[in-house]
Amino acid sequence: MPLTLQRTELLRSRNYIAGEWREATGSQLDVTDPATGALITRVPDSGACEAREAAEAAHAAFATWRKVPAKQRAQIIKRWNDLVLAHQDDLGTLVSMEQGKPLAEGKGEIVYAASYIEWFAEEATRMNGEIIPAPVAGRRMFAVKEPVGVIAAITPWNFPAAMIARKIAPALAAGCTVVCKPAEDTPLTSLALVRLAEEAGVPPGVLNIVTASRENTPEVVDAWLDDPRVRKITFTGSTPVGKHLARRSADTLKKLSLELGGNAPFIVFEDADLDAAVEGLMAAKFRNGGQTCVCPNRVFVQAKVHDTFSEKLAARVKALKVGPASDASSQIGPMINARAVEKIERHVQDAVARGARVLVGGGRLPELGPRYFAPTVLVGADGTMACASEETFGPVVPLTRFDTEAEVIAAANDTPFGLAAYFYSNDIRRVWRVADALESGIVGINEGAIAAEAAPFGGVKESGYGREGSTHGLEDYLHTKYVCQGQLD
Ligand SMILES: NC(=O)C1=CN([C@@H]2O[C@H](COP(=O)(O)OP(=O)(O)OC[C@H]3O[C@@H](n4cnc5c(N)ncnc54)[C@H](O)[C@@H]3O)[C@@H](O)[C@H]2O)C=CC1
Ligand SMILES: O=C(O)[C@H](O)CS(=O)(=O)O
Repeated sequence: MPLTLQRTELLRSRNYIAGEWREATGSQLDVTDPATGALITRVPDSGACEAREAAEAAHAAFATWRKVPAKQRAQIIKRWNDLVLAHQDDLGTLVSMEQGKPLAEGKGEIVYAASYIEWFAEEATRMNGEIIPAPVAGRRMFAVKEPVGVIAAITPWNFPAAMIARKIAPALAAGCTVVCKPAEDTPLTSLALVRLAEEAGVPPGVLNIVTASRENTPEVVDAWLDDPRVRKITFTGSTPVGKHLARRSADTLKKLSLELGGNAPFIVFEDADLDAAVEGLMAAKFRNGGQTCVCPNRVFVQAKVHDTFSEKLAARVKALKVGPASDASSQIGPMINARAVEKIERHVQDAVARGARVLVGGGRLPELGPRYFAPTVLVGADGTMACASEETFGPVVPLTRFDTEAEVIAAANDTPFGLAAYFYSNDIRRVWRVADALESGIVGINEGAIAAEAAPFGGVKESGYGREGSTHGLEDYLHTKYVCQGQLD
């Protein structure tokens, strides 16, 4: 069944700057369906000019928006949340249309995105400061929370709704204003979300969105990086780009939130509930076809249970239905672009060339289209393989056998990344030893589905810094100002 919108005007093709939907002044960027390659629509392929106009609008709006009472900001954000949920079907269809994930996942992502919007509508009214007991007489001392200012949000293609929602919502809640640049592969969901924010009453200039091709994106973002009025960069994407943003923003010392790449280990100990571990791995690995930064990239199974586990897993992976989002029974969609499929194929071929064996899948599915890759299970994987050091970002599970706890902790931590880690064990002493030893920002214990708006989401090491969601997520958009009043005795 073709993917269509009820409210067709949510399919938008213009930038939104200073409260105006503006046509492209130059070239345009094709947005295509990854399942078929068909053109969906065209959006502006913007450059430094549009970027500067957006930054100017956000800077001008900040003086007023920061003074809007927190409760009023909260009410506007809550209205935005209600509109997003009221348009769940259309927004979910847009996600699946441009990103390719199965429709059920696309619609599910809208609920997930809205959970962040609702969360920060509530957090907006709890930006309490502190009254500090003065160490000397005659003084009053306060710690006051203030908005950082103009925020630049650069977002990835894998969760086109959730990633931008969990950046815009806390920014608006804190009293900041925003310029954002969505991923070139998936701009449409972001444009629709901004339209609904406008409808909810977000004033002109407070929220601005600019679309650009991969080639022109550096021109847009560098204009914000060099602009002293932009006070913070919040980015979700690859570690190389995250490092570029950190280096380039140093000249104006911007605040940074970087949610970058991962290389999550998934460890199954011999004392684990194997059926639960299989289900946990299926949930964590095959969500969005493996295109998430927290999906298990390396799977370690203790020798005694390796063969039983791999057989159980193989049966589940074999049963996965691959297909376009227009087929409601699809569970694994196409990969986002040709580059992604080439990387996945390279990882599988490299692993096999180094001794791994394909238990399930192992290659493309040309009969479905050029962007499809079969859900794959490899056995005999090891740390010498590309899939052990690089994020595959696809539906591939490389299984590595291990003997001892010490050995697997060392292997799990042997990576520059540290975003998520998972392990299954029913030994309570082992649970706390391993949870303490794993070098990651997120640890799932006997649980594969860890994402939630109430949780502080973020990494350590080269997976970045800053936290999104939870009460910590608002802090990244605030300064703490110390106010001291004397001569009061
Ligand atoms: N942490 C996460 O959730 C994500 C991690 N990734 C990782 O990144 C790899 C590559 O995926 P991509 O989509 O290519 O990620 P990417 O990091 O290249 O793109 C993410 C965002 O950064 C922008 N960007 C790209 N180059 C830029 C530059 N020079 N200056 C400013 N902005 C720039 C893109 O336009 C997009 O909006 C994936 O295979 C995965 O390993 C990708 C997406 C999400
Ligand atoms: O970037 C991602 O892959 C997401 O952060 C994963 S999650 O937060 O949606 O789990």
